[in-house]
Amino acid sequence: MTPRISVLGAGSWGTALALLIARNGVPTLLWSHRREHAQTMAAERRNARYLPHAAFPETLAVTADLAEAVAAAGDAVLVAVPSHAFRATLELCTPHLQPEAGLMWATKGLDRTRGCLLHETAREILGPERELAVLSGPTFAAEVVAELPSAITVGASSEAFGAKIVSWLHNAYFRAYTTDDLIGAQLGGACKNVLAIAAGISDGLGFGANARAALITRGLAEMMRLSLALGARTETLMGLAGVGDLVLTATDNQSRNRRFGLGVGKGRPREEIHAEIGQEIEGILAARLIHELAGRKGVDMPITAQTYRVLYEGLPPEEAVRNLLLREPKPEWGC
Ligand SMILES: NC(=O)C1=CN([C@@H]2O[C@H](COP(=O)(O)OP(=O)(O)OC[C@H]3O[C@@H](n4cnc5c(N)ncnc54)[C@H](OP(=O)(O)O)[C@@H]3O)[C@@H](O)[C@H]2O)C=CC1
Ligand SMILES: O=C(CO)COP(=O)(O)O
Repeated sequence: MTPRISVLGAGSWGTALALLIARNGVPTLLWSHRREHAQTMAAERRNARYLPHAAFPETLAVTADLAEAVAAAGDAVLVAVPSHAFRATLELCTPHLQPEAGLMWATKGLDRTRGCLLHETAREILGPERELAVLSGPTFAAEVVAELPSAITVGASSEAFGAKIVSWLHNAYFRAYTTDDLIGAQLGGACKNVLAIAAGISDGLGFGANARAALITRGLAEMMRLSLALGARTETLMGLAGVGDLVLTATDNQSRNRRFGLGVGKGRPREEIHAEIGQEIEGILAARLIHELAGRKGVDMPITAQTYRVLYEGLPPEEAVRNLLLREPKPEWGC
């Protein structure tokens, strides 16, 4: 089997996407950075650590060799590592990429080193010609693997590349929409993780449904302010990658970011919450990077700022909420 697509990162989302594409009949190769994990997956034909109930189809192969995975991918490489590993993974990939292979990523976050968006990192490392695309939207891995209905936004550098990606992803339970707004698709996915932590904190403190709805709505307002300042379009943030993913992760306890916030709001030790979740919590790094980016761009993001202060400066969550509520009254829109 000659793989057409290689998925880099064998956590819950990389494995779920590899399964989706392979189940659609596209030969796919899944790379894990840990040799032992790759060997176990290859032997058991499933990813016991992250998605134990999903058997791998014949169209899905596994490797621990990054050069092999990248060189083998005739159509595209799909990066699904956490954002802190995105730049390093791309740098390792570059020498092995086939000339016509496009680069997709499903990572939600910013570049830890430069604080920039991931398409800027990809352009810097891969040059101006390479086809790029980001997958973003309300998609819990476990539900996609269980073949429950889901929809996603594909932000692609060209219509042709977007259409190819849709042909790999789309099926009766997974609907893929395209856009050329990579900035909006990425910022929706990065900002909502911070806002999901904030919503979790509010619920952990015992605040009610009113507070959660206010946080989601005003969180959307600040997500949109930042995104528009960086060149995104309103409709992207009003779509799956913005409001869709924000509602999903701020309200459902499958979200690791929300669960982390719940623990913080209840005053539990951070290490204990981390250990219990045992997976990536992207909103922690994103809270710092988005707070700094908003500062550089002069964009007001009060919920992100207070979440940053709770996570990085030891501000008690109750005080963060008071700070938000006691801000000067202002019109709902336009300031
Ligand atoms: N899970 C989901 O439902 C969704 C996740 N996402 C996004 O997908 C991205 C990946 O998250 P997700 O799969 O959920 O996270 P998980 O915590 O489930 O898995 C992360 C994976 O990345 C691996 N990893 C860690 N560091 C590196 C590295 N330096 N190089 C290569 N691999 C590394 C981990 O390996 P190890 O096992 O050794 O720790 C693990 O396999 C995140 O940006 C997330 O926001 C987007 C949509 C849905
Ligand atoms: O991005 C996700 C769903 O769209 C996953 O959210 P969490 O990382 O908060 O679990």
